[in-house]
Amino acid sequence: MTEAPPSGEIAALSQAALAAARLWLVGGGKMGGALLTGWLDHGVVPDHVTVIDPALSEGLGGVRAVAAPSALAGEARPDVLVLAVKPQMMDAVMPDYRDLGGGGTVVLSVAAGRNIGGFEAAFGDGTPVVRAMPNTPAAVHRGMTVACANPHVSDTARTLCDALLRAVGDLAWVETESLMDAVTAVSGSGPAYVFWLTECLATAGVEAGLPADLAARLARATVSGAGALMDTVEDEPGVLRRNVTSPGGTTAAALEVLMAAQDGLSPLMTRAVAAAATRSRDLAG
Ligand SMILES: NC(=O)C1=CN([C@@H]2O[C@H](COP(=O)(O)OP(=O)(O)OC[C@H]3O[C@@H](n4cnc5c(N)ncnc54)[C@H](O)[C@@H]3O)[C@@H](O)[C@H]2O)C=CC1
Ligand SMILES: O=C(O)[C@@H]1CCC=N1
Repeated sequence: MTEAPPSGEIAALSQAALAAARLWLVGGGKMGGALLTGWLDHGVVPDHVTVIDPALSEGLGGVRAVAAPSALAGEARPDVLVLAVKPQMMDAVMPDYRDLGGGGTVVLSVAAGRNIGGFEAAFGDGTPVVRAMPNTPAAVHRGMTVACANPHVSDTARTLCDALLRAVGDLAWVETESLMDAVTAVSGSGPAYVFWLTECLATAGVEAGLPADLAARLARATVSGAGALMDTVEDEPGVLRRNVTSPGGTTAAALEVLMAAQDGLSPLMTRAVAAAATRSRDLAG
């Protein structure tokens, strides 16, 4: 095993990789757009990026957009082909990019469910593939991404993908691809659960007698404030929860409901995450 370079050196390598990277982004929707914002903020050169999306006619974030890959005929192949279309679109989209397979271009997918074997089959033997699962807080550089690479991804390609994904937040690599379904269910979809919690808290506030606008404001500020606290201090979430919970007080009364063994939040969350993971496996195609 070679000795790892010092962290400053890694940062310099990443920065150089981002500045040199040539990217095609297929799908400039919510996730693709969030990734693009992060990349441009972290040193990717706008002229080095092309977005391919039939819904975009005027470019995206100062980057050129084309409706279809036919507009790119004769152009140099990108270092990374980022696939950010809906999983159900993937089979229709991949054949248009088949020529980029076989090496030289890394296929980086953020699609839920779609597995590495499917990309290898579509792009051909030897194609470097990274399957990643980001989440929408990437739009404000607070994303959590988990990624898994096939053996054809070189160290250089991995450094570039690492830098691209880290540009929008935190990143973890896993070696076991089957973990990606549970990852998708926890962090990929997870922001939606938190937003729903916020909506439910506001509704409950109205039921408890608050005006709707005040209830919505309290719920939003409470969830984002709790998130910021969790992010700032080192205490585990359980410690932070206990810090709010006075013995015999109001929080304890609420937690007794939320922690009920049969119909409390924990079994409900377990079922929700299991449903999302099952759906991720179903989307494999
Ligand atoms: N939204 C989220 O929270 C997350 C989404 N993802 C994944 O990201 C992918 C995209 O999801 P969203 O951005 O939410 O969807 P979206 O609907 O916002 O974006 C998809 C984009 O693909 C474009 N598109 C459709 N057909 C195309 C084609 N033939 N060629 C190029 N572009 C085409 C659409 O015009 C649209 O702009 C999905 O595979 C999803 O699983 C992953 C993590 C989180
Ligand atoms: O709902 C979905 O399928 C995508 C993947 C994770 C978040 N959104």
